[in-house]
Amino acid sequence: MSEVLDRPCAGTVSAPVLKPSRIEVRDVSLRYFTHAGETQALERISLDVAAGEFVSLIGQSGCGKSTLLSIIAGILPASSGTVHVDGKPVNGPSPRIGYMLQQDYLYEWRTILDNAVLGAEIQGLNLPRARERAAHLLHKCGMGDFLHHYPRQLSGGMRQRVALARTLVTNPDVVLLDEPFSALDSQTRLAIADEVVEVLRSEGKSVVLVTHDIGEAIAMTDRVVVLSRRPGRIKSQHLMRFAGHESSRPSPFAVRGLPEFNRYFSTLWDELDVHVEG
Ligand SMILES: Nc1ncnc2c1ncn2[C@@H]1O[C@H](COP(=O)(O)OP(=O)(O)OP(=O)(O)O)[C@@H](O)[C@H]1O
Repeated sequence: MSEVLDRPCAGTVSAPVLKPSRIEVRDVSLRYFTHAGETQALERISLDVAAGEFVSLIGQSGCGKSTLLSIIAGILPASSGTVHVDGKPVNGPSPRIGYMLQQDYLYEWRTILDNAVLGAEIQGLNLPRARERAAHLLHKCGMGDFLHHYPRQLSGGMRQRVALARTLVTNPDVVLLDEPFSALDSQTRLAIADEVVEVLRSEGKSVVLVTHDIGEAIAMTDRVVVLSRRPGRIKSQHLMRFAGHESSRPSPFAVRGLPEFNRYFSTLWDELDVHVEG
């Protein structure tokens, strides 16, 4: 297994630290073939994510963020290149990898607890133990009072909390989040970001978050990876470091009040090179 060299970048000045790598993406390219022709979505992406590290992927619409996440998830085979998790090749969906999307895909006829346990049920895990873990996760996600409610009785933010518990019920080492909050209003987004980060950090997960929201990337993750326009290549990577918070990371909400937040925001905005048509 290779290692992630946590080297200073984007103006940070810490000494390099070697951390074991959990996700290893090597030279991944992807071409879509449709009746309309060929689309080179990704070109030679290499990326490492350490155990317990939170990484975000940002880039302009259509640059291949979701494509890359689907390849890491084992849902979409790369045209070339490899993905390994904990040294084992990813050749298809795996219980080691949890995947959470913008839509919660809760079953309306199942209770919250029955929804949260679904992944474990599909994988044929020990059901009483899975129900215990699902209930524990739902409590952690602030949904302890709603175990026997139905999805229609919940707000959008509550539904996403249930979706998170369902993603974690099989105890994956890697959690992939594809714009999980984009359907929520901005206040709920801020509140849920704190809770989600706390749950995922306490569970020691390695996380890759796809988002369009630069602030969310800075606030929630340790490293922001910027993809170029299509075909997506890694344009730059930025470690999020906050003076006076070297030993433990402040909550996403607190990060937004720190002086570095605005600095990182303007660096990343420039990197994205967004042109608004006028
Ligand atoms: N199933 C598919 N068949 C053909 N082309 C596809 C398919 N899925 C995505 N693409 C194309 O591949 C490119 C990358 O798409 P992808 O959805 O990964 O980008 P993205 O960065 O996640 O976009 P967004 O930010 O808008 O969600 C786009 O040009 C898209 O049109």
